[in-house]
Amino acid sequence: MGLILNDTYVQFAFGSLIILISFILLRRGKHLKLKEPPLVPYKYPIIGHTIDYYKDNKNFIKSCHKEYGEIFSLYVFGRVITLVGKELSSEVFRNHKDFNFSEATSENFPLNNFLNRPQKFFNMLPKVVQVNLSGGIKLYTERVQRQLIKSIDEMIGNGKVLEPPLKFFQFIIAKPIAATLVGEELSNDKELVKSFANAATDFIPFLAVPPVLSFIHPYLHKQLMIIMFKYLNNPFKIHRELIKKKIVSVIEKRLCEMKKTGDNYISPIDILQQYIEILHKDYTIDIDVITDYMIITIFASVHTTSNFLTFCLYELVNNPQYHEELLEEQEQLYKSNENPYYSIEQVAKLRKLDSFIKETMRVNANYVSLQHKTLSSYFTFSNGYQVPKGRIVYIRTGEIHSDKELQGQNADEFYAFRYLKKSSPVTRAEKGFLLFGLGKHMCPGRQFAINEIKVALHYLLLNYDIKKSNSEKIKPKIYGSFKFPSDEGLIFVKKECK
Ligand code: HEM
Repeated sequence: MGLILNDTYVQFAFGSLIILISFILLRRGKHLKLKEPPLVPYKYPIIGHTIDYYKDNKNFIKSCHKEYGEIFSLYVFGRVITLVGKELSSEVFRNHKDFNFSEATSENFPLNNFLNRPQKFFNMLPKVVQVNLSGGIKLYTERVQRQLIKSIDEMIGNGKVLEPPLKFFQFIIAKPIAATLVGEELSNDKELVKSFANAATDFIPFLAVPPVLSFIHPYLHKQLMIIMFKYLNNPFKIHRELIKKKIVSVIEKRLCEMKKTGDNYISPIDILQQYIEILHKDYTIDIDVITDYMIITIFASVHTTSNFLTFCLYELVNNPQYHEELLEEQEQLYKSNENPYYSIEQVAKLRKLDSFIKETMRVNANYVSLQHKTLSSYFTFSNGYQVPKGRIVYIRTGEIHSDKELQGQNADEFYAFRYLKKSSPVTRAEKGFLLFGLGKHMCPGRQFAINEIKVALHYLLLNYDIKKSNSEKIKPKIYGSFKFPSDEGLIFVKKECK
């Protein structure tokens, strides 16, 4: 009886709490009278546009755009979201004090809460990546090639069917990233590289929980994720502990050397050393803080890079008409090289490969992405429409990436050398290519990522005939507005030794 009573009380208290929170949150933002973008009408209260948005995102968004124009709002999973296209997207990127990407991302993926850190914990990362990783790319070029060759050899060797390929490419990409982040010695530790490869994807079960509570209020779903993360058995915690255990002795040894040798200390070249130098006080450091910086750097780098390397290989087997020309470019570089590894300038000469990667990214971008949270009390777009504080504004990336005015008449086709004549490398900031965002917060790791993808494709093209098992085009997996590489196997046949 006591138990039933307790249960009833708990349910009552929880229910009241939900109503109270929803009431408070719904009331907020109702004080301002704004000229909001048109809210597309919907049939079912509470559910709003959720089903249409997830069932056939591409066509649903297309039809809304056709009917309501450049800016409109939808009601999805309990909240109003606003979507902009090619005319207004640059206003979102340009006004970085009014809109913020990481604040919006943390609503669906609260990594800061998972790690128990304030949101501003992440502020240091972009500069470290910009200055030390992309800025210092020359220092890492040789190391990345050495480790990539080793990991390709380990994972594919004399030939193999990779199924699903992404799992293999996560490992292939994780090893050179580990060599760059924590040094080459640690990148030989298979256990550590495994954690680098899997730390981000092991979050997927948490992200895949249907956000049913969001129908009451998105805040409740976020809290549920945080509670699940904290109290459920969670592989991510195992990766974090392992990474911490592996780097702690290296950090202690380096701090001891730094103290002993003072100005004569020769700093090892890796990102771990940068974090040590920024964070240590009198040669002591909070190991948990540096572990979490390492974790967020891994999160930003490994999955994104391996995902697009996988997309590139699917586009390669889907478009065999480009094989010969691409291979020719790789062979030319290979034959002209007198050193064991290429310089960054030599890699930059792979212009056909660069264009191929950019085209792959163009056609495989999510339909809707780059969510930005409105930070100011409201924002007025140049066409007069206004959005209130807290509103998440999304960019219709797919539409921009297939816009005929921006991409040319054959925008619906895969044309590998689209960017060759335009002299428009994949890392360049431009309105019609948003894979890395735009403006102040544009991805600072893009030079590093593209260099790694390019070098990986170069070695794969030189050493393997890459095929698919049937003649059908392999399509990406689509969930709502997101595109993921297919799971279909790719066949790697080792070429005769040169
Ligand atoms: C193909 C691989 C990658 C893709 C597609 C990608 C994409 C993106 C995108 C779309 C953003 C948001 C930009 C915006 O707010 O406008 C971003 C931000 C960021 N990326 Fe990347 N990224 C990749 C690789 C990397 C790598 C290798 C690193 C290195 C650690 C990295 C570090 C970061 C950081 C630190 C930010 C936050 C920038 C800021 O808030 O100022 N990314 N990335």
